[in-house]
Amino acid sequence: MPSQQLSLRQPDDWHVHLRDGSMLQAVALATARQFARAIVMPNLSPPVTTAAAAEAYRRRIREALPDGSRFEPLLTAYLTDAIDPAEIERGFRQGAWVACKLYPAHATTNSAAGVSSIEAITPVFETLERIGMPLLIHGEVTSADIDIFDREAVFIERHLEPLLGRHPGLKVVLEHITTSDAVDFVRSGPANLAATITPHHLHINRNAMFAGGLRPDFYCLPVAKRELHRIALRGAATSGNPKFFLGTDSAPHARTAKEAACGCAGIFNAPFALESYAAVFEQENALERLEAFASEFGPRFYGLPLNEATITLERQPLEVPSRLHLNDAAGTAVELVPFHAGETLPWRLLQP
Ligand SMILES: NC(=O)N[C@@H](CC(=O)O)C(=O)O
Ligand SMILES: [Zn+2]
Ligand SMILES: [Zn+2]
Repeated sequence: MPSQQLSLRQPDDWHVHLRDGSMLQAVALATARQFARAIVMPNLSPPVTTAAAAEAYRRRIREALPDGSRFEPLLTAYLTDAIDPAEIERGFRQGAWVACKLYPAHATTNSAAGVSSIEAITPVFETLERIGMPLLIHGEVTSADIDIFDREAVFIERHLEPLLGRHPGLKVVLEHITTSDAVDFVRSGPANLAATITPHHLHINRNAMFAGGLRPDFYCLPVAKRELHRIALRGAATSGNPKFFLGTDSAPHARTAKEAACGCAGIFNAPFALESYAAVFEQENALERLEAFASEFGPRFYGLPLNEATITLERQPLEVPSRLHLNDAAGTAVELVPFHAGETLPWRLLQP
């Protein structure tokens, strides 16, 4: 039987962590071999809070890729309590960064310098609204009295809805949504509100973290939720609604940092991200909608041109290795566990 192929306009990743230093050198190509562009998260240490730091980071990303790579990193500004709206606007005008990232302080990895009071940085939102610069949000409250599985829904009610009420023209992406509450809120919201959806939240529910023992490789933030939420996310991603688009939230941590008494949050899905999404769209009988989700809705929301290049997926089993040893520039291997470790996926990306 001839193999089936699926050609798509080349996609972009609208939410990824490329890290820095040897981790950046180890993981950058995994993203650049599939995606033309990516929105690169600024939660480095120290975080990317100045246009100069963003330009320097862009150069380090380019240096981590082979000569001739056409991958385009789209950088983001990390909002702090003290960030100067004028610096944000200057960096936006000069092309240093394309969006701002809001981490509530202590919500996730490297967010200690994040925003402690959303209301207190109103001048930042006024600037973003005026210049048309998107605000990307890690939408979780951090109060200890709120159950970890409720943090996204409570954030929407307490912070996001009032924020949109105060700034109706603000372009907002609610990142890596994990609940039916988020799906409903984004779907019924204005056109300037969108959301990214990760492959892992389409594949796993919260049971994955506890299947036969504690499984740190399935721990990320926002944490995976109940099955009913996973089903809602699959419905949103495959619906053809342009408010929902691809953002992997690939968040590599060395294996030793995941498998620890206090393991880091984050799932490294970059190596087989497209194959992971393709499996979901096939299971939902929606392969014809994969291209719009992966390659059209994101650039349209950001006001960027669609990519001209195409990529091809082939319906051939892909065995995902249980471990990856990826080299940094010095040839030292970083050991990482990829999402779908040890599983077989139905589609594989053909290299051009
Ligand atoms: N998603 C995660 O679990 N972790 C991300 C941070 C984030 O996106 O919240 C990371 O930087 O490790
Ligand atoms: Zn996040
Ligand atoms: Zn992230």
